[in-house]
Amino acid sequence: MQIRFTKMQGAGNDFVVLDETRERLGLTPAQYRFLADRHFGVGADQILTVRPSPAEGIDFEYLIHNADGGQVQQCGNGARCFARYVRDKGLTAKDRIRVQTMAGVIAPELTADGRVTVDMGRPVLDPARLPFDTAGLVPVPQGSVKKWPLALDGQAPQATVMIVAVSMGNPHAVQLVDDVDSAPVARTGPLIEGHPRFPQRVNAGYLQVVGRTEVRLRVYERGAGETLACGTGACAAVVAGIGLGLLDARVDVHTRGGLLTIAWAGGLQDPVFMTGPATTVFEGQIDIPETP
Ligand SMILES: N[C@@H](CCC[C@H](N)C(=O)O)C(=O)O
Repeated sequence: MQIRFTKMQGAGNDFVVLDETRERLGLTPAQYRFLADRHFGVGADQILTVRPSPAEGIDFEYLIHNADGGQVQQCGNGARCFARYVRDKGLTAKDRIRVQTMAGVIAPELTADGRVTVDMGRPVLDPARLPFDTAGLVPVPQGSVKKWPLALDGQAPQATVMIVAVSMGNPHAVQLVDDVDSAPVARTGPLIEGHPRFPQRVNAGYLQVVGRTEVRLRVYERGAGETLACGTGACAAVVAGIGLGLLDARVDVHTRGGLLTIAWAGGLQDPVFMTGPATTVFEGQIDIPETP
């Protein structure tokens, strides 16, 4: 089967975007994996699929598949690229759209400076909702959040890490580190991602606080490995940092792929806003084997 695609990136988190507004492509998990493969396919951290409005008051439906072929609830950098895509393709004339995801409705808005701001909805700090199994764990309260000890299969000093569990629709385990450059992301990222206390796996964030309005962040993503940036990871990290009492309400997040700005008023009823770039890289068509 031959399909058309658009390659996009937001702060270096890269995507293959597919248009299913007219007809369904019916791709299998193996075919999503093929598209994401950097050697045999197009190459991407996630595949984003654009579908027509599923309900009144909603403009589009947005599907997200990780590079491993699994479908997931939310993708922040993808949401910005999604908004840029539907405008550039003439699928809408609106600057602000409402998009249905597996995790709820989000609202991206194209801004005059060429960036995109997304209302990512409310964060959730209840571990059960990630889900995160805390049975038998003793948390350490700090500010308005709890740090949870997570035992890893490794040697000291990294045998146990303290994490803040945050859902932005998708699950995040955020830990504070002194220096993101020397953080053991490649070693502990997979251990946290697949930790048995996270039955649906988890995205592992490594947060370095530079000042009250500036942080550095690396994220080992569920289903994709370390990416150059993770939008929901940036939201979760700032929610954790504000909850811990370390950050102000508007924070610049420096990732390896670029700058994201996150704003959160600090209440569990308050939505998190993310602002950042969204860029088209190239367009193409590719033959997808029936059984890659
Ligand atoms: N890159 C994303 C997150 C994509 C999904 C994530 N890997 C998960 O499995 O939850 C972002 O920008 O938020």
